[in-house]
Amino acid sequence: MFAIHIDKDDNRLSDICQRWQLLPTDGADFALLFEDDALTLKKRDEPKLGGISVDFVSGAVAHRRKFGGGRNQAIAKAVGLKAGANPSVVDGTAGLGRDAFVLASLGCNVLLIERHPVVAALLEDGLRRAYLDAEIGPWMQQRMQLVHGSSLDALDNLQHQPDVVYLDPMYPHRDKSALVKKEMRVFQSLVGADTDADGLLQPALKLAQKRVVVKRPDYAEDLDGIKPSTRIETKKNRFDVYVKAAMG
Ligand SMILES: C[S@@+](CC[C@H](N)C(=O)[O-])C[C@H]1O[C@@H](n2cnc3c(N)ncnc32)[C@H](O)[C@@H]1O
Repeated sequence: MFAIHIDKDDNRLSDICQRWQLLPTDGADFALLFEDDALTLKKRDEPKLGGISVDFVSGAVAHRRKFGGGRNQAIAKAVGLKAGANPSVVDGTAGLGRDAFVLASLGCNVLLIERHPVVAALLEDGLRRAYLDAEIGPWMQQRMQLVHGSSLDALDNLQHQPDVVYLDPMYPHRDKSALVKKEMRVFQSLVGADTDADGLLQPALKLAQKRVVVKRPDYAEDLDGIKPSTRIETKKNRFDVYVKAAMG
């Protein structure tokens, strides 16, 4: 069980601990609290880093939805979005759901799989608020669903085969200080490096009907040492695309 500091008088937080099997612990490294109805994570020994919550309705991801370049974005090309083609996606490393949200806002149905209970709790809370929003709620309810579990097992046990499996495991960061945004530092210290990520490629390749897309920092080696069919480069990242079949 993951230890978390909460205000035990707040029933919403006690319920969240029960639901996600978190262990309420005074003085734990991380705290969960509600800020403006948003479940928020804080690193207690670094209060200046600010909190993390998932907000699809306003803020950075909402801005990107409106002004972020739509289907011309590298991630959209990598996944194979074309006029009239909205591939179904399993995001096997959901994190804070940002990439999944970009794809869903462009029309894809996305199943998000996240194994870390605190990240899953933040994500579910972000989805809860987004589902209630008058503008994005209706299509969010249809297109974004969360599953809690490890993709190392879940990819083998899914009932449906998506067109695309998308993977963005946490890569050990070279730069610990200035360049990593404050918010990302809290997230990284919670989740750590996903050192077992190589094991995701084969189940992903088995499950996807059309392709597997792996997001990597530009300096990272190929996932599981396997060379992709093609790469789409951005400023700091690249999308490695393993093609199984044409998008059609
Ligand atoms: C770099 S983050 C993903 C960020 C995400 N693409 C976004 O846009 O917000 C990686 C996430 O994958 C999760 N993860 C890593 N391995 C996993 C696995 N085998 N099953 C499920 N989740 C996993 C980690 O807990 C972490 O939250």
